[in-house]
Amino acid sequence: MILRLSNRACVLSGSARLKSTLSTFFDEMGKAGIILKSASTGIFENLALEDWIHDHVDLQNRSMLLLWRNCPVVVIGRHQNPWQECNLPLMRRLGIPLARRRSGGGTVYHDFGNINMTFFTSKKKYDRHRNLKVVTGALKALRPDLDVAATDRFDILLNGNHKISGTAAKLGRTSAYHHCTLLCSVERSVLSSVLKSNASEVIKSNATPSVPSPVKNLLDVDPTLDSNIIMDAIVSQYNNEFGFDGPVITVDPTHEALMPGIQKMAQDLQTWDWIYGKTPKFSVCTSIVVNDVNIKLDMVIKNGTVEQCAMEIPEDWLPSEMVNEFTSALNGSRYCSNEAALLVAAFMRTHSMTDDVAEKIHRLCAGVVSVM
Ligand SMILES: Nc1ncnc2c1ncn2[C@@H]1O[C@H](COP(=O)(O)OC(=O)CCCC[C@@H]2CCSS2)[C@@H](O)[C@H]1O
Repeated sequence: MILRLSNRACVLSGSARLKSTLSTFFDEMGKAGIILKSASTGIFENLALEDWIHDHVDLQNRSMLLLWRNCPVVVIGRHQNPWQECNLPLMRRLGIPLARRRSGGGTVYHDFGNINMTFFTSKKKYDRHRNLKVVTGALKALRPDLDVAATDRFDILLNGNHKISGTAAKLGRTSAYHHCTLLCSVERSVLSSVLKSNASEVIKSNATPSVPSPVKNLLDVDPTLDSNIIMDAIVSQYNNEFGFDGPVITVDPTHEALMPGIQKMAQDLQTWDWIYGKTPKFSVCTSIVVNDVNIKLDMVIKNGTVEQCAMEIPEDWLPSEMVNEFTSALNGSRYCSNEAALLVAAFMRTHSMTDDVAEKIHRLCAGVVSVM
């Protein structure tokens, strides 16, 4: 199964004949500590790799570190509301996808200038302080003058005031993982603009809120660093801290034969029902001004779907019968701009109305869609 083994690195690849899955391969290796690097930059493949390892690898007698990077993406926590956390219309324009991870915590932006690390252990050995010590120790080993320290909430701060790393975790019955980011050279203007919600003021919910902080890239303070040097330093520090001596194994998370079931795991993470539908119930309460008329809009959204919708519209502006039909058409639909647009198009086709009324319905819809 090992295709290439050079010094301290090896690559697991699909073209080799497989005798075992990744978990039995690790059992045969017999190492207490294993370091993996993902060959993918796709968020859904990488989150699926985490899930697969968590569910299938024996972590009772072994610890693992997975290093990975992604193309631009916004990653929300398990119990968050994406409409409250990020600017979805802007992300659609920029072609930046949204992912929901299985761990809790807040929303972060990833691109190739951000390193992710996942520390897998048994639940007993789960120790976020020690893992973050690996990261700060690696940075200090590279540049002794860097002022980097972990906080009580498991962020890592640079110079005591700028966040360079955020943490989240998933604790299973017997195994656990702690994953964290490290800002090396991300596009900071993109990070701040996509993490600014266009709808947070009109949403009420009990979803986990993010804790925004000023952020900095490590390369802004030391341009001689780069992500590969930093990843190498983290590998050495992990081996030193835990007394391991494993090579770095590159693994391709699309490799179904090596990790049976992993493709389904990646597909599940990409469904609308997981990304948006898992949002805790919330309400939207806003006013839209159309032709100087103030329209009050109230919606309750459950499982990402409009459960209740009410509009207060003056009778002389739009007949209440039309308003009722329009709001009932929205009921039961996904809280999603594409679906709302399709729904309005169908509504227009199936209801006869004057041009004036059609224009008003269009504007009403634009107002509703602007908060989606
Ligand atoms: N990439 C990255 N790294 C560090 N901090 C970030 C990043 N992106 C945004 N932020 C800042 O953190 C807050 C949110 O902080 P908050 O503390 O609310 O959330 C987190 O830190 C979650 C970290 C999740 C790590 C996982 C590891 C693998 S998949 S994602 C945000 O508003 C920004 O100010």
